[in-house]
Amino acid sequence: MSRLPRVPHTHSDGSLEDMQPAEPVTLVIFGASGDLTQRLLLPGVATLLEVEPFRQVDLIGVDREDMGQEWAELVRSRFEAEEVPAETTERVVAAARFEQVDLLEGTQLADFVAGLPESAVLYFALPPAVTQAAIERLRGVELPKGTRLALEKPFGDGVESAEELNRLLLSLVPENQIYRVDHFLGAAMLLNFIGMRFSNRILEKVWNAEDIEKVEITYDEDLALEGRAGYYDKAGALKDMLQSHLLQVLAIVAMEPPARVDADELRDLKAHVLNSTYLWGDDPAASSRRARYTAGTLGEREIPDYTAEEGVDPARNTETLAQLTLEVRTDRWSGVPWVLRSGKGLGEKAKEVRIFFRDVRHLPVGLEGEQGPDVLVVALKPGPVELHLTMNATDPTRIETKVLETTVGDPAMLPYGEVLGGILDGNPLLTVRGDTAVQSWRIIEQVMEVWSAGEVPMEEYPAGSAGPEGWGVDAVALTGGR
Ligand SMILES: O=C1O[C@H](COP(=O)(O)O)[C@@H](O)[C@H](O)[C@H]1O
Repeated sequence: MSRLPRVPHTHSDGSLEDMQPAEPVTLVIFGASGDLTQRLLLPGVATLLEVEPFRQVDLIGVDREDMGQEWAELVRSRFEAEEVPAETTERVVAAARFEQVDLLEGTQLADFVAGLPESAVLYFALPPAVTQAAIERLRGVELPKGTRLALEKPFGDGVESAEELNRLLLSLVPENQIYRVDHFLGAAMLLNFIGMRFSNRILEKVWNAEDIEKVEITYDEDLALEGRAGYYDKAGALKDMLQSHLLQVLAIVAMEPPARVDADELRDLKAHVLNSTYLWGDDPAASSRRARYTAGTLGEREIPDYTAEEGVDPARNTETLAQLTLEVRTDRWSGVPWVLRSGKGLGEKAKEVRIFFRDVRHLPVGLEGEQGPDVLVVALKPGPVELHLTMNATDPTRIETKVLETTVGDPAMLPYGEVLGGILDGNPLLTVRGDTAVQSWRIIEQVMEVWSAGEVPMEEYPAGSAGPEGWGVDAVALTGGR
């Protein structure tokens, strides 16, 4: 497997930083016993250190319950599962320590933070309400110099709360020490896509409304709730996937050409896209659809009706599948529908960006058969980026559809490892800036309102099926746009 390089910072004079081995960093994980830590964070750290063993990371696990030696054992087991060489594993395990702290009790958090070294990363792997309450307790606490804060989604639950959370965070540390984590920005996804698009004149010249008819960004999962009701039943597909990950993907696909690959440049360009993104026809009801899975079979597994899943409160009326049609109102994109869709419990995984090109203006007389659209498909998944380009060819005058396929890159790290690598280096490139988090809520907020008011029906689909009938861009009422 090839090694994914650390992404250098660009100095203000345009020069790139020297890529020296990283400084030792203390990474504090609040929520050490939690699902996120076990399933995603520690495996991410493990793959980061497997690829970049020169890093020195002191892992401090923090939890309300005493984990004692269990923390070091948990770290060891996750490193072993990722096949990190024993020497690196032993070094990290030897440096790992656990602290029992109740973040919301008295001055425990303040006392703990005061004893940390400079530039420690405080990673809040906690439910949003606990993260918010803990951060409020840091108000007025003198944080060691350079302390960095890493937060999981959801970042707030609407424009107002996201703005409020931004203000709170900025009262503690500057924006470049705040990392809003979105693992879809793992370098392989972000950088390979940007590399492909901007290093090929053949693509960049047709990347606009003149040549592109529609774009679909889909993340259909064959997983169901998988015991995550505590979080998911309050979020639902719209907030869990579209507000965060898929809008970030849209921002990357639609962005203007960057002059350089660095955090400020790319984050400015993503902000430009999201500031220009609106619901199709400014109609929250017509531009959105929602559905929920009923009992069905996923592979070998019998899946109950979503409302009968453990921990689900049917009164919340949570959707497990959401679709939005958006318009990016810029000179490049006006008039092109962007359909974002994500759901759980679906029979087939479809995790991709699908870009449909317009038909040629004139098909030479004498060619026979149906001309299909050229479609570029970029897979959205960890591992090498897969590209498929569907094109028309003829044999000799009969039109046939052909698919060109290739893969790009071979990242050795899990997306969480890539994002964490940036955070440990103090490079915010692969995280979300405060203003774009707010814009992402602005884009969906009216949809949340009409859904709460019951103006959009909750459709149903059996788990394991392809979803409700008639979804997709062709089913969207595309009269309008702006
Ligand atoms: O953040 C989340 O992402 C996952 C999908 O990402 P993957 O990399 O695990 O495929 C999604 O299942 C989960 O509900 C969501 O919270």
